[in-house]
Amino acid sequence: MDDTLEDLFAVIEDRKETLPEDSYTASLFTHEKGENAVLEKLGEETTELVLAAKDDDREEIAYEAADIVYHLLVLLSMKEMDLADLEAELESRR
Ligand SMILES: N=c1c2ncn([C@@H]3O[C@H](COP(=O)(O)OP(=O)(O)OP(=O)(O)O)[C@@H](O)[C@H]3O)c2ncn1[C@@H]1O[C@H](COP(=O)(O)O)[C@@H](O)[C@H]1O
Repeated sequence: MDDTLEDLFAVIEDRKETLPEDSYTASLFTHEKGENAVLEKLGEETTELVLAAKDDDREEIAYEAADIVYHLLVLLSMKEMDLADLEAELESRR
């Protein structure tokens, strides 16, 4: 799981750097309202996760959780943060 998150974050950082035209991630970094789009997605997906949990729909829970994690990592990158910031906060709570 660690590797998966690190690999995904590395791809996001690469898209931010290279801005390929066909990349959804790159579009979030280049669009004027990209940050708003990410925040809206996080809100929507959280609601969808809550509904999936209420329905005990494990497949949908995993799907929405993955959407949330992806957009969360994009947000961290937009704020010039990375996984180490998240890990440091989690570690401080142990
Ligand atoms: N993990 C993701 C990922 N999760 C979601 N999305 C995109 O986020 C957008 C919004 O997701 P939603 O599920 O909310 O959209 P939706 O299909 O309309 O669903 P609903 O809102 O209707 O439920 C869609 O265009 C998805 O394709 C993602 N786009 C990219 N990635 C990762 O980022 C990598 C780079 O992708 P590109 O930047 O597109 O090259 C990919 O290889 C993936 O690993």
